[in-house]
Amino acid sequence: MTLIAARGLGASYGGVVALRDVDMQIDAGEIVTVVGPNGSGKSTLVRALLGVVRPSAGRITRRAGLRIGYVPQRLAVDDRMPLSVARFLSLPDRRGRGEISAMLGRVGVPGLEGRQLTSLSGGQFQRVLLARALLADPELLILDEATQGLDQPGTASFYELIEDVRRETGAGILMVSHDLHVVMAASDRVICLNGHICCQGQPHVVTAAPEYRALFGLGTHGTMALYQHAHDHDHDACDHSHDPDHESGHDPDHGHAHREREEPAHAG
Ligand SMILES: Nc1ncnc2c1ncn2[C@@H]1O[C@H](COP(=O)(O)OP(=O)(O)OP(=O)(O)O)[C@@H](O)[C@H]1O
Repeated sequence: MTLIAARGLGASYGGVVALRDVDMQIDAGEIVTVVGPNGSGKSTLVRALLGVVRPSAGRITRRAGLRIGYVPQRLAVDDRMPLSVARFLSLPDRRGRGEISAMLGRVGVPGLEGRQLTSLSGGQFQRVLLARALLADPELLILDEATQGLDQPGTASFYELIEDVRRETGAGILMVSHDLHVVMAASDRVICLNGHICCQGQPHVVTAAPEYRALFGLGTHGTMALYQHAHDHDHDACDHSHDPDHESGHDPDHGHAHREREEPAHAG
């Protein structure tokens, strides 16, 4: 079941084109991750899906009544303003103590209710943000670089938590991330963005794509270790053409792409 879809999506800020011709969708129960260099339009895509940025072209369709939970990259909290975790989790919708305690336990930070938001560690804070998003019982959970600032174990356990959420709720999950090797392990599908969609598909297909390698190089050992050269995957997921008519994936001409992926020697 498709939760949200973008077709021919474009977005601009004044004269700056941030996104063009983006086709993508997220289905219930899948984890999709957007990767791309700085300024490649990842946050713009998220904001467009959330309805905060108006598309300059194309359209976004959401399932009727879709409940979206959002975990931002960061949240500026004024440290002169006292705000407890419990109070924060009751904004904007009032939540009962029991519900709040249960949710904090679920995201792995039980007992933080009375703590000041500004006193939390980075990892605790991100989990509280996740708790807040989950309290809305989302069908689609969107996380924009939610593990920024977390150490490696913190990042890994955060992603494990996301996987649990998907399993327990069946929600669709869209993540933006720079943690390439974790992304590759944790995602069902990866969208590689650079103003437009360079390629998308299963992680091992995307990591083998020349467009991905051109953007991220070959030195991401964790990522490349996950590259499996096998013919068990769907070759139609990646666009290897720079023909602007075909830059959003699903290029019907796969002969060229197939050859390139069949030669892992190119990986060096
Ligand atoms: N509010 C804004 N006003 C003007 N230009 C903007 C605005 N927000 C983003 N941009 C521009 O749009 C482009 C895409 O930015 P965006 O933040 O979506 O990229 P990103 O991939 O999320 O980057 P990063 O990885 O650095 O967070 C960039 O060229 C950026 O400078």
